[in-house]
Amino acid sequence: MTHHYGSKLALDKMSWSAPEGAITCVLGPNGAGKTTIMEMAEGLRRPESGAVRVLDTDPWGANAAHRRRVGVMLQDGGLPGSVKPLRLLQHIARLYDATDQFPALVEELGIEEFGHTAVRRLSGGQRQRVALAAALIGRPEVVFLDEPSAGLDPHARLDVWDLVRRTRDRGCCVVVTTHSFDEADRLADRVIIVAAGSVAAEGSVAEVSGADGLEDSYFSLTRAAKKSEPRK
Ligand SMILES: Nc1ncnc2c1ncn2[C@@H]1O[C@H](COP(=O)(O)OP(=O)(O)OP(=O)(O)O)[C@@H](O)[C@H]1O
Repeated sequence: MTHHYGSKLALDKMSWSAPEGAITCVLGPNGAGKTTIMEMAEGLRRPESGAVRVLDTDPWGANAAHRRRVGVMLQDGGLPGSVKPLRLLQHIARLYDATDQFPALVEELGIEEFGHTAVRRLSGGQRQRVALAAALIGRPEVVFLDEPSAGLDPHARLDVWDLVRRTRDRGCCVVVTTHSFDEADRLADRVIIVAAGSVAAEGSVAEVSGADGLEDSYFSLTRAAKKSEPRK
């Protein structure tokens, strides 16, 4: 896909795929195009040229039947501030006809302890957990998670990783954007490094890491892309 914002080239023929039953981690510097491409895959933004397919469907204008198969956790949560987490998750579970899954998710993510506090009064990490639960209700076949463990304490991060792995193990296609090498190393089956609107590397963690490790490989790939800027 290619996409401009005004004269700014945000995506420069970016192309990648994410298989089912695997966790694909997308890494890249600020401004590399990660959010733009996620929004396109979620059906929130339409590419200027090129095509995106999720479950063989163009997400732009996709119907309710498609959307219920896809879970989304946005970076800023996208949660209503005045609602209490348990009420919100109950509401979403009813929309998906999935009230049976709701107690397990609440327990796994430790939401009960702050379940009756309005979302706007929660800490960043607590909000992340509610947003993740909301994305996973309804057992989606594909989930897009934008920095799911950002701001979480170490225990909560492990719980989130376990839950993400279990989601993969039931066959889901999981796409995670992250700035954490640790997260990518521990979670990813596949890694995609994006830089300056293009894919700089794609493959298994071992393939992308090479002999130098993921962090070094990331720095050399993203530095090379930075040198070839400015782009129009
Ligand atoms: N609505 C917009 N209007 C103008 N420029 C935009 C807009 N959204 C994104 N951009 C620009 O497009 C480029 C890609 O942005 P994008 O948000 O996709 O990057 P990102 O990889 O998600 O960054 P981050 O890691 O900071 O979340 C950046 O240069 C950004 O400034």
